[in-house]
Amino acid sequence: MKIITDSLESQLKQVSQRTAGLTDPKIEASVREIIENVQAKGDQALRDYEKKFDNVDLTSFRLSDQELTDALDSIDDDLREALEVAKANITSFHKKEIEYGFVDSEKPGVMRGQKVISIATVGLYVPGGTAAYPSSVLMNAIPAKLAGVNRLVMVTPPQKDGINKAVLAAAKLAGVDDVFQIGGAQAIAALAYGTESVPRVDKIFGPGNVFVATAKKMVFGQVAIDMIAGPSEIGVIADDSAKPAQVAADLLSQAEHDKRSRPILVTDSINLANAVSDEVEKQLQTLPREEIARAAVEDQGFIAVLPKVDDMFTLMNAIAPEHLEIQLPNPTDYLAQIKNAGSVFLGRYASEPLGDYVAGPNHILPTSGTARFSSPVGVYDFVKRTQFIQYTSDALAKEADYITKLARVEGLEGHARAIEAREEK
Ligand SMILES: NC(=O)c1ccc[n+]([C@@H]2O[C@H](COP(=O)([O-])OP(=O)(O)OC[C@H]3O[C@@H](n4cnc5c(N)ncnc54)[C@H](O)[C@@H]3O)[C@@H](O)[C@H]2O)c1
Ligand SMILES: N[C@H](CO)Cc1c[nH]c[nH+]1
Ligand SMILES: [Zn+2]
Repeated sequence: MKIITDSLESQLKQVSQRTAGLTDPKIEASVREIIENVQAKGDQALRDYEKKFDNVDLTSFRLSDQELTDALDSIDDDLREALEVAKANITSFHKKEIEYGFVDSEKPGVMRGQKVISIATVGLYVPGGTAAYPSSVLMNAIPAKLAGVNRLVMVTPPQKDGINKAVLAAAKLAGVDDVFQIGGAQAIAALAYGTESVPRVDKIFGPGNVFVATAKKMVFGQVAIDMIAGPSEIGVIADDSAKPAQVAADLLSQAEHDKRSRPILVTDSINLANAVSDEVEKQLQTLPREEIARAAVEDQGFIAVLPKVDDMFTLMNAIAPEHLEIQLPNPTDYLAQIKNAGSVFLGRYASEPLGDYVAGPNHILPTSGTARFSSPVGVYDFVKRTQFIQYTSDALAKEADYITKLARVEGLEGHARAIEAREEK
């Protein structure tokens, strides 16, 4: 792994030069055409695209409830138990995120408040192929259900030998209402505009390839979207007290997701840097997804050596990694120094995959530096808020002059008159 010993200033400059671009005019043009065709021709366009891109002839898109039940019954007991444990922990964590709104009636004659309303219909994209993660189905569906979403519609590309059973089992366990076998940009268009078979949703969640991500960007406005998820990232801050084999294993756990994943170690110890670099090479040689992980390590990965602890945090905050492990003695002491990270893993035993599967906090997290301004997926993403106001005649009379004053300053006589129409004569 590349070891960088440059000054903090030079490393910060390198961070700010990295960009996470997602624009390819050719892909944009073909995605635009797919969206327009789905809008115009509905189910027929979905059938045509599924034949073209996935080589599957579909007569219907929706899986029956029996097919989901059969999938759940078909998985082995150990997998069922693991999914159940994950579900219980995700549920107990996300219950704490539920918002109830508030009523404020502190001022006489005035009632004001905020009401939290669940989004009615939500779409969930689950990628096809090897990136079909049952754990991600739980991470989206459980907060949606806790938020009170009425209808949760999952879409996933059809597969020649059937859709991944564990994904369908997770969907059933988490209470997904409908599963449609459609993928790519056409699935996103169907969710955004609706077709004869697929209901139009209010918000679309879930990762996917560049066609899916581009389509999500294009339908934003017609519907809401969760985020544009980039490749997985892990940042580790560690000193000499960390075990090189554990640090290397954690870096590789995210490197194996994608050739563009970013494994990063920041340390104050050149000894640890060298030992981790050696360990990464050793462990890569026996990793089944070696090719993917090696590309990520070699192209995106690096080890930064900075002598001061404060500088290590300054650099990591600038990187704003999706996952951040603190492998220093007394790791909780450093929570206050962390400004930008999707999810933080404190101490030796909080290895990143713990959070991917069973700890309970969400594993759908901001990537590509967006932890500077966004948060993990949570119950709050499946709700919206509205406000309410009620005044008595006396309470309005007390503030009427302020309203008419402000209205007339803004040149809005109609506003002022609406208030004056309430004056008791
Ligand atoms: N960030 C995360 O949490 C996370 C998690 C899982 C997966 N992912 C990402 O999801 C992606 C999965 O990609 P995938 O391709 O395996 O599955 P996918 O479901 O995203 O895309 C498959 C679909 O792409 C469409 N498609 C394929 N070629 C096309 C073409 N030439 N023109 C138009 N459409 C075309 C097809 O309709 C196909 O069904 C990966 O990039 C992976 O990194 C990210
Ligand atoms: N680490 C991924 C998010 O970056 C989530 C995941 C799913 N399965 C395993 N890992
Ligand atoms: Zn992972």
